[in-house]
Amino acid sequence: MASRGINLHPPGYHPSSLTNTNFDIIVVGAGPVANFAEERLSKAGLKVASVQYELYGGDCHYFACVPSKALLRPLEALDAAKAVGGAREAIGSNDLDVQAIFQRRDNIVSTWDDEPWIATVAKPLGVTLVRGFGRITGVKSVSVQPYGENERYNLTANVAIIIATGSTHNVPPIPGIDQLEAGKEIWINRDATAANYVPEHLIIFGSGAVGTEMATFYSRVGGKVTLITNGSEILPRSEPEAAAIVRKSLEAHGVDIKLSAKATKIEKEGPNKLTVTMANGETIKGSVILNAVGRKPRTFDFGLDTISIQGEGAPLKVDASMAVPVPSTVQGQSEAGNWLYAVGDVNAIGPTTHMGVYQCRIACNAILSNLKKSNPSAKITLPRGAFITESKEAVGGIPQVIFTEPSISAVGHTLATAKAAGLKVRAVDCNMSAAVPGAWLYGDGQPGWARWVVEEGTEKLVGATYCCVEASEFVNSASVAVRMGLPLKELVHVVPPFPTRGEILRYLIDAAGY
Ligand SMILES: Cc1cc2nc3c(=O)[nH]c(=O)nc-3n(C[C@H](O)[C@H](O)[C@H](O)COP(=O)(O)OP(=O)(O)OC[C@H]3O[C@@H](n4cnc5c(N)ncnc54)[C@H](O)[C@@H]3O)c2cc1C
Ligand SMILES: NC(=O)c1ccc[n+]([C@@H]2O[C@H](COP(=O)([O-])OP(=O)(O)OC[C@H]3O[C@@H](n4cnc5c(N)ncnc54)[C@H](O)[C@@H]3O)[C@@H](O)[C@H]2O)c1
Repeated sequence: MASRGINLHPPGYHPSSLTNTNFDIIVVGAGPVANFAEERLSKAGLKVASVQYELYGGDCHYFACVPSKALLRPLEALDAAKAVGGAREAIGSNDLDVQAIFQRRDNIVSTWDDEPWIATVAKPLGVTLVRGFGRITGVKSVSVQPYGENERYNLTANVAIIIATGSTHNVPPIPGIDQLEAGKEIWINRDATAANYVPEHLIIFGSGAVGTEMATFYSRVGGKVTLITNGSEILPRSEPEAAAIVRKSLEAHGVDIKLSAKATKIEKEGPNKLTVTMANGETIKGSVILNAVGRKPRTFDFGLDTISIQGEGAPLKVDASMAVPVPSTVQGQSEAGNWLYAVGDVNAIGPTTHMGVYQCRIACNAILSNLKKSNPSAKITLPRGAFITESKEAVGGIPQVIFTEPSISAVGHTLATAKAAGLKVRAVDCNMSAAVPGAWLYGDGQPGWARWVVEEGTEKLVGATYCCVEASEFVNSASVAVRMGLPLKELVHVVPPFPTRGEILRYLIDAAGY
């Protein structure tokens, strides 16, 4: 991150400054998921240490969810105003001010200074921040190695260790990729979300959430964008009809999308003069490549072998309480029971912030309940919901919003995943723009498509996808229905007010024949 002068390892919070190295809880990694644990467990009365290698707040806060949505929100706001006569005239022909967008994003991430976040989260909670790379060194013990130093400092936990080290980007094995200058010629999510300029021609590998969201932003602020994906459609985990709407919108904004494509070689003719050769012989000349082909958990060089856990670099396997089963051979009788937990991207179960936080709530409940059971006189305050110590598997896919234009929100099964899971289902589709008065009052020419996946026989809702402007606002009610296994005969009695876009529910009920 040198190109923007971002210091990932600011000074302070050095382990040598600790007067006591024994804590009740040690959380390794301090992203949004860990921050939740810090709050819940310290409020319950436990002494918590937070071991963080880079900026306190994690990738989500500085290089992923937060800055990417900060970049995308102005596009949505401008489009919303332009879709409404009266507001449209106030804007005239004015377009996005990209420098102002970058400035707003910089403010939102406190220009990558983590002191404000430390002052908001860690300090008021009394959490001890320890800056450095954490490794497991044995049962209930962690070493911390400050950045750029060799010495390791040992910390011990009385109750539990929570691993929340997140994930990092994959690198596709394309010849020539290692010759590119990191941060200037080859970007990862950190560069794309922290950039303060628009590349002349951005070539994106991968059309998942990162690739499509960044294609949306950079194409709208004056960049030429090519999106290369090995899939037959973009956004392979979404309903293909919704993905196709987003693809057409990207194409309408000038993005050149190569489906079922494979880059076989990258050559450099000079600084930021890159040529990508495709398997079909086509060549694409660009200035920057964004690598967005998925992520892997950060379990490398993590000391898991010290507790006989195999699979360095792989997702950590957890049980329903988010506990990592530690072989009984490594823990003495006195240490029997769960003490190691893994939450968030590091277990790869649902690599999004909200799923990580959900998992963390369960893990904290399990830690607190087990502690109270094993030591009834422990001076802790159990939250009311501490008895909820087991997570429930997502029905089909996890709830997620892809912040493209239009955006896609979804929960549960797609038609394809439901069929692959052996469910007998039918799709109920609705064209929102044509049907729902709330949609045409909201703005002119609003795209909108929705699908419910309904199980035949039980008539339960097992999946829902919405593709429209601000689709994010629709998914939560569908999440409740899918989670609770609500049948359509009950959903008939859920009445969305007129004239809201939320009335899509009523029109889907109609389309389902109810
Ligand atoms: C561009 C982009 C946009 C995204 N947008 C969204 C979105 O809109 N909504 C959403 O829900 N999800 C989004 N995600 C996914 C989301 O960022 C992750 O699911 C989330 O960050 C996971 O949180 P976490 O706390 O598990 O890990 P992280 O946020 O990755 O934090 C983990 C921290 O642990 C630290 N660490 C790692 N190893 C060690 C170690 N050994 N010792 C000490 N510290 C260590 C790292 O420095 C890191 O800061 C996005 C991802 C990307 C890449
Ligand atoms: N709004 C959100 O919730 C949000 C936003 C961004 C990222 N995320 C999360 O971050 C994670 C990473 O996202 P991502 O988009 O990097 O990964 P992803 O796994 O979602 O998508 C990767 C894409 O790369 C393609 N691909 C793989 N190898 C390729 C190759 N060699 N050449 C071309 N294409 C290739 C795949 O077909 C797929 O389209 C995901 O878990 C995602 O859910 C979430």
